[in-house]
Amino acid sequence: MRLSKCKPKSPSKVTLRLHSLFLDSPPFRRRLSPPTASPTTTIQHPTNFQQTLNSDIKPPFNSMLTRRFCASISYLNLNPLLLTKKPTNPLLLINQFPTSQAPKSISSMGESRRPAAVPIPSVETADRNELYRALESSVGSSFSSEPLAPNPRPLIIVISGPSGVGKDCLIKRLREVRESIHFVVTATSRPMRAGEVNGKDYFFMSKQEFLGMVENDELLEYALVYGDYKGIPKQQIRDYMAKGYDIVLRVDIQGAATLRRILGDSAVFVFLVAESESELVMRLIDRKTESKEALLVRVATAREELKQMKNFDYVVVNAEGKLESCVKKMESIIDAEKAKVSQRRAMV
Ligand SMILES: Nc1ncnc2c1ncn2[C@@H]1O[C@H](COP(=O)(O)OP(=O)(O)OP(=O)(O)O)[C@@H](O)[C@H]1O
Repeated sequence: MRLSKCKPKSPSKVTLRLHSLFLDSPPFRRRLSPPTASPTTTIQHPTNFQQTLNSDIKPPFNSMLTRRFCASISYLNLNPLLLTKKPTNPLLLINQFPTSQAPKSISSMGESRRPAAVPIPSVETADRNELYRALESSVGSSFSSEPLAPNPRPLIIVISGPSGVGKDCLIKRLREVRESIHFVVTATSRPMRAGEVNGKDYFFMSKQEFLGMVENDELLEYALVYGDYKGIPKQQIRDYMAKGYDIVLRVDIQGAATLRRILGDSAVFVFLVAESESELVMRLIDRKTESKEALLVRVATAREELKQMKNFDYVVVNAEGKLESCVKKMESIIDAEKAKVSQRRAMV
């Protein structure tokens, strides 16, 4: 009968103990034993008995419950039961014995009902393959060669940091050492400069075309920078993620804040810093790309930007002359992210 038809003495909760399990269909008529432990589970009564067993009884028993089997089960606060499941019937059928006849455990069932146990050979003397097969037959199913770890998902990595800290240098090197990275080419309404290549440095377009992309929601994020629009095309990210690439986005601190609002925790946010403020200023001076006014703006802005570090997932130091170790740190972050049990699921 079904569990719902049983009459437990306890009004609502029933504790079950699984003593041992049998495959009950020839040619597999054998005992799956010995159990490593006697799993016990408490269920509400009446309840979906199979669901409770499948979720509460731990491997190796739970995988066996999908097969046709007999199990010796006792209600700790009721009376012992014999369980049978037919492969075509999703419901577990429970035969309730009168208490006087009920088996307390498998040992109290007649010897004639007990299928032959599979002997596991001695680990000292047995052949490796023999032992493997015996273990396989004892747990009741073949050992799978499928990978145990899930396939890592492509990442979206947002790299940001104060001006002159070395973002471009880091990304350039990272792309050299790691082929599976796609650096997103930004769309811009700025006119192309001499030496620049369309599709490599930027996707150059008119203001009208750019605003058309905004209208059609084709940009993940965009900003007006010194009178020119710059934005991140969504389709490019989708295309490369579909091919398994990790996506690297290089944005200023404000852009990172916007992306955090859009992507939340689905992307990895890395804050790049120099080892000290004075080193950062020296690096900007040495680059010789800024006027003295622009230099002043950049160093003042950098001070403010450093306060935003707390909104990032990782901070990476790009110390003077140590670009390689900075690249290695970035690689470690990517590797660690890919080894996470619960991986980020970036969607754009
Ligand atoms: N580890 C390092 N040691 C010494 N110099 C470095 C290091 N990393 C980068 N640089 C130098 O610092 C300068 C700034 O680097 P880069 O242009 O990559 O910075 P950035 O963060 O992209 O700047 P911006 O945001 O202004 O574009 C460059 O001259 C670069 O060669």
